Amino acid sequence: MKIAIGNDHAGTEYKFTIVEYLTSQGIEVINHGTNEDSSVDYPDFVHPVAKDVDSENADFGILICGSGNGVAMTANKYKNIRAGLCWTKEITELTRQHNNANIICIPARFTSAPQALEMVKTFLNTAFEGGRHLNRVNKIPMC
Ligand SMILES: O=C(CO)[C@H](O)[C@H](O)[C@H](O)COP(=O)(O)O
Repeated sequence: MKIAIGNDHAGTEYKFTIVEYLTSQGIEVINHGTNEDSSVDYPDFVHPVAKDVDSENADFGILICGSGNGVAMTANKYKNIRAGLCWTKEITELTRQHNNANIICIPARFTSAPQALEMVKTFLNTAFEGGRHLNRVNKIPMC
C-alpha cells in the first residue's frame, strides 16, 4: 500500500505522528509537506497528494489542515478524488463504507492527535460496501 500525505502549517505536528505510524506498519509514504510550522497556503500541499491519488500513483491520501475544509475543497476538484472530511471514527468508517473515499481530510484544530491517528487506522482498514452505494458514487463525477 502507498499513501500520499500533505498538510498546511496547522497539520504539521499530526502529520509527523501519522507518518511515524504508517512507516512502522511497513506502508510506503509520499510526504508532500509542509514539514514546517510557518504559515503556508494549503492548496500548494493538496495538489500533489490529489494528483498522486487521482493518477493511481498512491492508493489513498491523507490531508490535514486546521478545519479540514480547505484541503477537502481543493482535493475534490479532481475527477477521481472522493475526499471525506472526518472528525469521528464513525464518520471515517462511513466515508469508506458508503462513499468509497480515497482521501481522508482531518481537522487538526478540532481533533486530538490520538483521534487523528485512530481515524487514519480506521480509514485504511474499512472497506467500501458497494451495492446501492456504488450506484450513488458513480453519479458523483460531473464530466
Ligand atoms: O482552510 C482552512 C480553513 O478551513 C484551514 O483550516 C487552514 O488551516 C486555516 O485557514 C489556516 O488559518 P491560519 O489562521 O492562517 O493559521
